[in-house]
Amino acid sequence: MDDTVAALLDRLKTRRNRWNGHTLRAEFAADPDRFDRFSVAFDDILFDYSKTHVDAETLALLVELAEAADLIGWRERKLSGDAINTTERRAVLHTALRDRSRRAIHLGDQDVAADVASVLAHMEDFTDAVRSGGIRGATGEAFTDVVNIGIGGSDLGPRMAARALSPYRDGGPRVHYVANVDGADLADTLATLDPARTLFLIASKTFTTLETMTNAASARAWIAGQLGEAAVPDHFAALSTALDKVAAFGVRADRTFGFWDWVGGRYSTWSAIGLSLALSIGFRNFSAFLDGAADMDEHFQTAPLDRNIPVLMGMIGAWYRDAWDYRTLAVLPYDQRLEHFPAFLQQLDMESNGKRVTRDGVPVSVPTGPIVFGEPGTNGQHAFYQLLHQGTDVVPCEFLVACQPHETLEGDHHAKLVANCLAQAEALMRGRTEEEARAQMLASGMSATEADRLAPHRTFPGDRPSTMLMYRKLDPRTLGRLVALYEHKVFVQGVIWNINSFDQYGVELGKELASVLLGAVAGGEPLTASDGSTAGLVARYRAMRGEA
Ligand SMILES: O=P(O)(O)OC[C@H]1O[C@H](O)[C@H](O)[C@@H](O)[C@@H]1O
Repeated sequence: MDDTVAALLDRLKTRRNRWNGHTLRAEFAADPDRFDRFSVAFDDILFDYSKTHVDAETLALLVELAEAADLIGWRERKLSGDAINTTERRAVLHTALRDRSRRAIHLGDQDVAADVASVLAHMEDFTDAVRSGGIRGATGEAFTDVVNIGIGGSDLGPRMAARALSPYRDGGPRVHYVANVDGADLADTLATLDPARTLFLIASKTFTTLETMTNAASARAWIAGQLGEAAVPDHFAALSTALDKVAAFGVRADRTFGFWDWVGGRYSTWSAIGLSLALSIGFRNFSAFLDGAADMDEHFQTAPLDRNIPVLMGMIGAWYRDAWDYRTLAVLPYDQRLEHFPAFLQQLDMESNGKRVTRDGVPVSVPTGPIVFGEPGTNGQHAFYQLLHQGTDVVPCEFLVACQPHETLEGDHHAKLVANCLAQAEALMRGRTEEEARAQMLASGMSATEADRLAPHRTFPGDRPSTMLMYRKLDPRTLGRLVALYEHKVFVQGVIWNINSFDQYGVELGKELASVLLGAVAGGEPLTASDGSTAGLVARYRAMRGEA
């Protein structure tokens, strides 16, 4: 880490001392303008960070830190197609997938904008034809169901977005997502489907992933078994960078949608990997989703650092991770259709920034990515919020909430949802002192002895930070903005920590060992290099199956 960056991180750690014996609650009481000073709006999205331990001086230090880490330079190098994924020697150009200005980028012989436009045009034609019944299954029936077979980045993004944007389906096919190699995933999905009306999309950047290839082979066998081998080409499409492997599987060229090695798996929803989403909501809505991301790219590119939402989110996260040593991050969408958003963000954030060496391969000197988890509110309130309010670890929280629902139900669902969201953020910040807890119990008629006994249990330490993203409505454009916002946030943090956010070697060791173990698990081959525990478990497994 650069000396200036390290010195700034030290200054931020010292700055934290300002909060010893001082609280956000006191800060709000002393400063009626705190909300205005520490919130920023970008069109329909408001980012409120006034309930974090940021003040003017800290903000200035965070901006200085971003500048010292050369965030502006890295942002430009990324957009220009420099190979900033240094370990894999690849460019990181997912922004080009949604760049309506078609900024000219050439990688060797490749005209990136032209290639993107060509695949998008193919996706549009295919989407329109499937949705209108112009493209049908082998028996002449229109497709009513689409099954995306993929995992990780080839699953989480489109799965999250299709669920988030389900009100925009407008007669489009139902979409299903099968990821797990556990046969339960595919079998349970197939049980609901009519093969004659089902289209499978095999989504895999590499077209080698064990789970996806296993599920694809079984789905292929299912179609061949139900409709005959000749029906297979009519019921499969593929989304991949590995066109030769797609052809070998038997998918027709006109059903193959390509992308490129400069699109990371967890950044690929905007590419051909988004085809299931486009089929679900139609191409016009898919385009609005891309446009929303482009809006956020422009904001990230042009807004001053102290008014730049992804920069602020990234810097505040780094401040809590490094100066406060907070190890986790809860993402709490008060928006049921964002139920897959935390899982999507787990891959985006933890696969990107769960790194222990710098770009130069030396151990990092500060903690990097947090453990991300979350659930939609209000559900989580009835499960793990106890720990958020009274546990011994402080968990910074990111709330998300829409101002307008899609539903027009009787009753006040949305007002209750929003009231709960705001109340949780307020409760985390405000807390309740022991005296307040005792006074409340006495006021309710409780005896002094009982109030004394319960007061410690009913005390909330408070001063627990959260941010709020409040947006007009979860429509395609806004979802595009939100997803791109988080992508940039993760990028900002990677720059601060001087790590490569774009590789994922950490997923490989387990995959390698699984392939070694498969022979022993499935076929009783001798285990040569396993530890005693693993060998014992394999033996037990085989014994339980009567195969020992
Ligand atoms: O799209 P695929 O090549 O099938 O890869 C699917 C996923 O598997 C890998 O293990 C990586 O960890 C993910 O980043 C990737 O998204």
